[in-house]
Amino acid sequence: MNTSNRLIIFDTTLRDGEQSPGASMTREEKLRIAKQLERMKVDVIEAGFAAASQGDFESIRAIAGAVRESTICSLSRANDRDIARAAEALAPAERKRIHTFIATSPLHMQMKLRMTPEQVLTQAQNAVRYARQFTDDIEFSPEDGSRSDEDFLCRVLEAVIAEGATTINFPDTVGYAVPEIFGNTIKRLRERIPNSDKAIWSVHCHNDLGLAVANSLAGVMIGGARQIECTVNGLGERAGNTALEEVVMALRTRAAYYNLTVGIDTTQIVAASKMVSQITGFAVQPNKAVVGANAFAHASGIHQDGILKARETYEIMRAEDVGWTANKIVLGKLSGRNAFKQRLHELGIALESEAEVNAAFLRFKELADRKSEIFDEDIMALVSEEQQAQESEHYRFISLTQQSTTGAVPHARVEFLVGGVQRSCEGQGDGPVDATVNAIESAAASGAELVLFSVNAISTGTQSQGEVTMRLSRDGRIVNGVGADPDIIVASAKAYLSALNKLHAKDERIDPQP
Ligand SMILES: CC(=O)SCCNC(=O)CCNC(=O)[C@H](O)C(C)(C)COP(=O)(O)OP(=O)(O)OC[C@H]1O[C@@H](n2cnc3c(N)ncnc32)[C@H](O)[C@@H]1OP(=O)(O)O
Ligand SMILES: CC(C)C(=O)C(=O)O
Repeated sequence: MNTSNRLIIFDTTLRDGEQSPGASMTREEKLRIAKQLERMKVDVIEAGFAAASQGDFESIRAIAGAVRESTICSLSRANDRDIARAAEALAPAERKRIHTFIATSPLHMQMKLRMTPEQVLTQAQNAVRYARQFTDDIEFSPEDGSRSDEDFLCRVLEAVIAEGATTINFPDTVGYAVPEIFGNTIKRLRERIPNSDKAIWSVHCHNDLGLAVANSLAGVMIGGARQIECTVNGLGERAGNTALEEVVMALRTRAAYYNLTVGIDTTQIVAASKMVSQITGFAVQPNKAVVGANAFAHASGIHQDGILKARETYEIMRAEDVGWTANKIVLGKLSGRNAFKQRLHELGIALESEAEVNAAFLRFKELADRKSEIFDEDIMALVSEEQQAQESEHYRFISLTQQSTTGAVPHARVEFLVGGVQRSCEGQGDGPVDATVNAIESAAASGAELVLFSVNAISTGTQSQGEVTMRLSRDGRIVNGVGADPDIIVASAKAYLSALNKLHAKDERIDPQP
């Protein structure tokens, strides 16, 4: 099955990506990302781990009901309960895949699973056999594959293919692999396993040594894998996973060498990257390949001279091909609805209804009154704020007055709505943001701990909007709130209230009000 030159792109931003500490996403956020992945024409979306929580189950079910063009997948351990839960969550999907896994390395079997190799083999077979009752699209992963014994892998993988696994995913769970060894291991496994051609082989690499993309490509070129598992911005457990944008653009830019095709609409990459970054609060470093702000920027004279004469002198890809828009129309306070809608379209932002477009347009006009030029990042921030506001509006920012004078203790007064009732509160603190948060807490009394505070300028120049991420933790729950405004203290207040809204929404799900 590896003779085809079509490569399957399997995105696991919503599952492995969410395993990054602090990247937990709400159902609505996952749905927005899933729709963007569908627009980008990702072949398979791993939407979550249905047995992990009621919230994850509901997210997968919502995505399975809303996404039509991509296969929807849920991860499950190799046991009946997890598999049945995955099948139930995936039920509304047009195309569904159950991904079941069990560790095969001596270390994991002995120390973690406390099972003998024979027990693991039997459990893997049983899991695949059971999963086949629900769909004929079954993926199996031998977790910690790159540290597993090859003879044992041959036995397990041959057995699960015989039970009906249609994709064999070879994971480098701890990012230990190096390209040549990784690629050759997959090659040998495919040669040694008699029924290996009955499955599509896949790679799932982690970036602990910064080799995830290189290992994935070696798995494809040397090993003959035809599916790559990856995440937007390389989000994922520990140092992350193979970055979708990097692996896809490597295949495309060096097409003559790889001679493989992918179905991805690369012009949706930057929009996906910005959406994931905004929702998770994980900023993209400026020098990040493909999606970093500097990926197509040139500061030195010799380079600028070359670019002006012929772009190819210093650019191996075209910025437009990955979705960086060349701003031909400058949006500002005199722009109309049509130009605004066109820009939303270019940014891959599909608002559901005319009412949503109108609400976003109103916020755009408000912002344009305070800021002379509106950049794409501003629009993405305001649409994201609008969507967050619709998700839960228990707390809503109204206004802020803040005073800081050198040598004096900063003071803030914040007005906001709590369940529709206007509250006005004051606070002091070590700095203006601290004073603002203290003011809000004096009325909200959430008891949450602030575990991350980050500020990003979302466009260029001192008139840029500040985008603030506040991560709150309470009773083991972690949420991210994001707020944007040209005034970073206001952006901080909005981010804090947005995080409180998410905690409130989680409380409501557990203990709904009558
Ligand atoms: C490499 C990866 O990325 S794998 C995916 C990792 N992702 C996650 O773990 C996120 C979702 N996980 C969860 O929500 C929880 O861990 C759950 C719901 C799956 C399980 O929760 P709990 O029942 O409380 O178990 P807990 O997480 O403490 O321990 C895991 C158990 O599963 C067992 N287990 C681990 N992997 C597997 C597997 N692939 N198949 C079967 N059992 C497994 C462990 O041996 C352990 O069993 P034990 O309780 O008998 O010791
Ligand atoms: C479940 C498997 C594929 C995984 O995430 C890993 O091994 O890293």
